[in-house]
Parts: sequence; C-alpha cells; structure tokens
Amino acid sequence: METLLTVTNVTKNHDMTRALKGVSFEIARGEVVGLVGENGAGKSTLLSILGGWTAPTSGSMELDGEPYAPQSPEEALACGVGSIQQKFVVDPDHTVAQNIFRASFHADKSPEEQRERARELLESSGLDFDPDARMGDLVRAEQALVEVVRLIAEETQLVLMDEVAATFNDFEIAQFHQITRRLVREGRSVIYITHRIDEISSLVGRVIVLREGLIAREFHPRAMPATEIAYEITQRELVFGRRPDEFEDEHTRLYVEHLSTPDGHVRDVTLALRRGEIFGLTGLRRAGMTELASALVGVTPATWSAYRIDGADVEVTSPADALSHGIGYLSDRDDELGITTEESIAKNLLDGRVAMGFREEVAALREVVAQVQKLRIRTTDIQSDVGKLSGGNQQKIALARWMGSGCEILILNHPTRGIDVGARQDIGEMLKELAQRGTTIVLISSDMSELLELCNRTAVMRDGVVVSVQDNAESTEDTLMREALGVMDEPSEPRQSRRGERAAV
Ligand SMILES: Nc1ncnc2c1ncn2[C@@H]1O[C@H](COP(=O)(O)OP(=O)(O)OP(=O)(O)O)[C@@H](O)[C@H]1O
Repeated sequence: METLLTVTNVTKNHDMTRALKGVSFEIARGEVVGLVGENGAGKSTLLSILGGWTAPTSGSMELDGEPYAPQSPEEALACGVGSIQQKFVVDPDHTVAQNIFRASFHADKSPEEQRERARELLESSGLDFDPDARMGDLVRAEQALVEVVRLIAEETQLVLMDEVAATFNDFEIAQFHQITRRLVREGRSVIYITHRIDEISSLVGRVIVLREGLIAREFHPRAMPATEIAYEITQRELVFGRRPDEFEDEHTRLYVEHLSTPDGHVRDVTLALRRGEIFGLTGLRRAGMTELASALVGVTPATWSAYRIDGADVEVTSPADALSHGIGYLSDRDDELGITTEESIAKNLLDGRVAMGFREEVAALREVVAQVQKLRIRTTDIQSDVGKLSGGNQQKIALARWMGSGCEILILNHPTRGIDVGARQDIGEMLKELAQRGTTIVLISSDMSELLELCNRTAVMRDGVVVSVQDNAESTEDTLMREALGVMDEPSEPRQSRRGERAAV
C-alpha cells in the first residue's frame, strides 16, 4: 500500500514529563489505524503533534513524501490533515452549516450554498440534523457527529480523531462508523484514538499500542476475540461479560414519585432504588437521563409527589441540599467535573478534609498515593497540578473524589468515559465494593455491556419517560437497545435515519 505519512523518532517533553520518547511509524493511504493504550500513554500528545496543535520536541514527519511540520491546525489543514481533539470546542452561535464550512477555504461559499451542501452531506451521512440549528443547542454527541461531517467537507487526506465516540451509544457508534467508512472509501486515512474494544474490532484495520511514550506493539484486530484484543493492549487477562451477583437487600434508600420537569424533558418518573444497588439508567441522546439526574440533585427545577431517603421526606432544591442528604453527582461535562485543574492531585483528592494535624496529613497523603496507584493514574508527583494529567486520568480524579466522599447515594453520569480498558475494570470492581458496603449508585451510561456487567437493574428512558426497568439477570444488550429505540418488535439494526423522533434537532 502507498505510504501517506511517515513519523520518525518523534519526542515530546511537557515540562519534566517525557510524554513521547521516540515514536516511529507509517500510515498507508486509505488505512484506519487505532491508537490505543493506557491513560497518559501519550496518544493525545501524538495526535496533537500530527494535527499542528503542538510542536514535537524532536523528530521529523513526512506527508506524501514531503517534509511535514505544521505550526498550527490551519497549516495542517492546508496540507490535508484535519482533526477533532478530545476536548474539541465549537462556536455555540454557529449554525450546523457554518460549523461544517468553517475552514477559511470555504469562505467563498454563500450561506445558501453552505446550507444546501450541508444538507446533502448530513443526509448522505444518515444524520437528520437541521443545517440551521445552533451548535450550542446540540448535545455533545450531536456536536461530535457534526464535527466528523466537517472532516468530509474539508476534503482531507488524513483524518485524526481523539475519542470522538467516548459517550456514544450503539446507535451513534453505528452512525459514526458509517461516516468514517465513507471517509476511507473516499481514499482518506484515519488515525483514531479509542478505549472501546467494540470499536477496535469493528472499525480499525491496524492497532498501534502506546505505552509510556513508546510504541509497545502493533497488531491486526480483525476476527480477534475481545479478551485477546484487551490482552494485546493491557497485557492483563481481563474478563468481559460477567454479571453481578444476585441482589438481596430490600431496603428502599431513594424513592421519588411522579417526578417531572417544567420543560417536559422528564415526565412522571417514579423510581425506588435499594440500599447497595447499582442501578443503570440508559437511553438515546435527549431521552432525559441527564435531565433526570440534574433534577434529582437540585440543579434544575422539578416537581414530585414524594422524594424520600430511607423513608423520610426530604427537600432537594439545590446541589447543596442534595449533598446535605448524602447525594453526590458526577457530571458528564468536562467543565462540571468538580475538579480544580490548577490545584494538585493531593488537594483535589483531599478536598473538604481541612484543619488536619501533621499525623493526619501524613496518613491522608499515604491514602492519596494508594488511591493514585490503585487507579493507575500516571504521574510522578501527587503535588503536581491535575491540569497536567491526561484526559482519562483527570476523569479518574473526578470519580475518585466522589467514591471517597462518604455519600450514600452517588449519581454517576458516564463515569468511565475516557478511561482505559484495564482501569475501567478496576473501577467497576471499586464501584461494586462501594455498593456492597451499602452505597446506592445510579450509573448513567450509553454502553449496554457496561450496564449489564455492573448494574442489578437498568431503567431505559425514551422521550423523558422511564419506559422500562429491566432486571439485568434477564436483559441483554439487544433488549436494552430495542427499548431505547422503541422498536421492541422490530430487528434492532441501527436505522439510517429516524425522522420525526425527538432525537432530531
Ligand atoms: N500540558 C501538560 N503539562 C504537563 N504534562 C502533560 C501535559 N499534557 C499532557 N501531559 C502529560 O503527558 C503524558 C501523556 O499525556 P496524553 O494526554 O498524551 O495521554 P493519553 O495517552 O492521550 O491519555 P488519555 O487516554 O487519558 O487521554 C501524561 O503523563 C500527561 O500527564
């Protein structure tokens, strides 16, 4: 196959951290390469260098046989390299069409031309988005899909994508893979960072594994079972598909009755969650899970006929109320994670524990070190700023804060997004241990296999309503997905477009 990109001995130092220690590889034209590895291995750093977001400390690159050293993302794009970063930012006031055609070389297109061309591109990609919708009115997954369509419009030859599908459900993954395959059919090459094994086996032709800033191995994942792919990546024997033990505690910890929000995003929800239960909550985008969580913790207004904890009526109209009743909430938004990026790992993990004496402080710091090791957070110093950690390691800090908070009810919105496959299993075990000690956990996730592995029961939401609560001993990924799609009697293949459903913008 014809070589498109050659990377030779690229290194990158961030202050004292050697994020890349000499990486060399080639990418062929029309190839989809998966870039994988533990949190902090250097994947985003490598993609940032390829996309012109940051310069390497040393090393060289060639694109199409020519020296390639982009000084900015615009310069990379002028060479035919387009990218979507892990924490991509869009202008909320742009329309979908303006976002798709935002590159300067589209400046000659009139608004009508942009709208018409955007409509064609969206339709042929199986997306029923309105080209005139405001980007700021789309949810994150929708914004990500528009960003991928932008890469088609940009007529790139190399496409770089960093964990675009981290919170996608199976349906969105299918849409995303369809668009990516189109990019490849049109002759482009793709480098894609993902932690999801299902994506690696269905989309990726070759996998490059990074470990501590070096290429540890390469392999072709087609036809390999999930456990083997996971082993190639982590060098650990991970077990998939295990179901939780039978659940016995009948004590109702949290009871809400007829909960609705004034904007109609949540309608008449009644839930009874038991002590020590891990309760899953899933659905398609805009189905109401995040809105329900926000209402339960008093972030958004809601009405109910009863809200009880351990049988006692409570009033929850603000996050402070929720916290005072022992309810913690981990948001799925990067800007609401509750961590302070300009403060140290230790300070973030010890937050709230003030006025400690020397002995207590030493003990607390030992605990922090143990937690950092258990979660495999890649750092050499617990006094370094959280903002210097990789995306997945920052997510682990946010989650660890809640796991150590002592709250008896935890509502966790996509808690394992961005977390590598090995650490994800460790965190699953930690959540189970927490539940065994009596904590009630609401796990909001789009990943049906994660829900089945961790939860005792799973509620499926559609259009703001809880349409079913399934005992996980009896449900499958297929039954959950069918409920989410509202196609219980039809085959559950993802459809091209769902015109008329609320998910349309
Ligand atoms: N701005 C920065 N300052 C200091 N160190 C940094 C900075 N950005 C990244 N690092 C460090 O560089 C290393 C590689 O980080 P990078 O974000 O590339 O990892 P990653 O493989 O993409 O991880 P993840 O899967 O969590 O996204 C990590 O040790 C990280 O802490």
